[in-house]
Amino acid sequence: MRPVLSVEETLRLEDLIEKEGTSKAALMEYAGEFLASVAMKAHPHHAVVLVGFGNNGGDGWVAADILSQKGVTVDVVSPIEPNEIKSPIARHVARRTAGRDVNVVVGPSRDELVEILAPADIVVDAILGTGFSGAVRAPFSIWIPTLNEMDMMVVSADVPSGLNAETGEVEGPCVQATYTATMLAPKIGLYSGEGPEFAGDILCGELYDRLDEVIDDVEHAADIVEPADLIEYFPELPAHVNKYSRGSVLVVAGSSAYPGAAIMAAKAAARAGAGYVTVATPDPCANLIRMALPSIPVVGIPADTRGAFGAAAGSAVRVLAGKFDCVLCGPGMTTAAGGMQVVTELLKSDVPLVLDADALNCMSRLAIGGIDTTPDVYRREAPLILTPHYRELSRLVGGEPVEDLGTAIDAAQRLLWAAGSDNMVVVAKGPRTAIVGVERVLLPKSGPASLATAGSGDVLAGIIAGNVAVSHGEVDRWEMQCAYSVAVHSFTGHIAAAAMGERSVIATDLIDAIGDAMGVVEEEALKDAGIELGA
Ligand SMILES: NC(=O)C1=CN([C@@H]2O[C@H](COP(=O)(O)OP(=O)(O)OC[C@H]3O[C@@H](n4cnc5c(N)ncnc54)[C@H](OP(=O)(O)O)[C@@H]3O)[C@@H](O)[C@H]2O)[C@@H](O)CC1
Ligand SMILES: Nc1ncnc2c1ncn2[C@@H]1O[C@H](COP(=O)(O)OP(=O)(O)O)[C@@H](O)[C@H]1O
Ligand SMILES: [K+]
Repeated sequence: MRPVLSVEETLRLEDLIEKEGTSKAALMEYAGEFLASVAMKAHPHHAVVLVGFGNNGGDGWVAADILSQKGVTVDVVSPIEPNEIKSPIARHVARRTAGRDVNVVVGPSRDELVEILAPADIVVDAILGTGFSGAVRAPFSIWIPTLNEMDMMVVSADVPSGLNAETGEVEGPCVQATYTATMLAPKIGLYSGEGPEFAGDILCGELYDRLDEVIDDVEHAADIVEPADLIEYFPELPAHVNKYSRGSVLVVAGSSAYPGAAIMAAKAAARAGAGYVTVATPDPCANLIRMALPSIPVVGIPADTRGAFGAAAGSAVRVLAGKFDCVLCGPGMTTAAGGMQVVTELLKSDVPLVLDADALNCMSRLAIGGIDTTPDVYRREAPLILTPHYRELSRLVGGEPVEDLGTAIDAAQRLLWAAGSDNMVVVAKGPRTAIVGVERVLLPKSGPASLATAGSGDVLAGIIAGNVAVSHGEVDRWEMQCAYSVAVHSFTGHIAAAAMGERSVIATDLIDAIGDAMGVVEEEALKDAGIELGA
């Protein structure tokens, strides 16, 4: 697991490290060394280092000095003279570097900057870091577009300049980095909002040799799930299993309008490894689903006049639910009155429950006014996994905007805290999906944009339900099992894109790739853990 920090958490960590005897000035030296080492990977002959007014600039001044000592021709471009820099530690390293073998240019015009950049084979961007917010002001508002237009190899210090390290927002120009050399721990803004578009490859410099001992003394905005972390979470398939002991899933889904959602979710649960999957669906679409899924039993449930769950559906579904290891409810169900009753009844049951799609929309209707006014809606003894995309999540918290990873994590945490339940997990789905539990936020591997296709969420919900059923109710493992499921779903996106072309992927392609995707996740995990396949 690799921690990701907010700006405040980073500042707290710096203070802690200082208390342990390593000053911020020393950290700046290490940050500069790391930055130079990343730049050196490109074997440059000529580097331009763009520095700002603050400590991010300080990192750049140190890197410039080190690069020149390694024989690289270095130009440092600064908005002010080293003596005028306000931060004492940045001023110190700037004056030191300026007295050495680098060429310092202060306040160039746009044309002069173009001339300075043109002969360089790498640019170090140390203009703005965690102290930046808002829209970039002059002269950087001129420097940054000039740099981006020249399409050069760029290493950004800590974060690309112009990116808000906390939110991932970009309000004006922002450096398009090839690499981001981030210090101590990646900042959450690199993964949120527009962060992924600007950061390039993210490399982290630990800077402090006892980082492992102190990093858990500050909170983590999130933890990146690395391949080896998943090693204990592969669904097992011992020789003595039978179809029931492999895990059973009831998929409560579909309507005459949306039978496909039930088909995809059920098939995905079976492909993910559940031994016995059953669909409970409104009577009028039961036959169609039976024809599409010959290997899966389909139970017809009383319907309303529009082919959605009817008035008697709630009690019928609840009786059925007790027989399964996991119930997935929601895909294609609509939010008609019968569906609302189904959700209400399932919440009262003691079976692990995954709520997706329309079941979540039913939840937001049940908790009118948002979670704060009716937190009891979410309270239940048995575990609850919610899988909302941003719009569904926004509805669940009463309409507050959810637009990026940061706001999604905040909204998911509000749901958890208001519900006050320690057996709830929110899988906040988006371009970067976060798994938000009571004690931690996990960032599993993210998939390609080809996952943004109708029905893709139904497939993920099926994969999650399949894995929950196979795990037989070990609640403390569920967050990681959701992380495993999201990783599998991400790889289905890659595999399907390779087979069909990234623009042509449809949700049913993802289902066919689940088996191979589980194989890839396992292979990567073993490789990351240093375990040789076949050994
Ligand atoms: N974390 C760590 O352990 C370590 C951190 N270190 C490094 O320190 C960095 C943080 O340094 P920092 O706090 O000095 O802030 P930084 O990013 O240089 O920006 C401040 C400057 O930006 C300016 N500015 C602000 N908004 C602006 C705007 N809209 N448009 C234009 N300008 C704007 C602001 O101007 P002011 O508002 O004061 O006029 C001020 O001058 C961090 O990212 C990392 O690289 C390492 O050295 C050591 C280990
Ligand atoms: N741009 C993207 N990059 C990667 N994954 C994405 C992107 N957009 C959406 N996804 C993923 O695709 C899935 C879409 O789910 P959802 O919106 O519920 O689809 P549906 O309701 O049509 O089934 C989620 O798992 C989400 O994380
Ligand atoms: K920067």
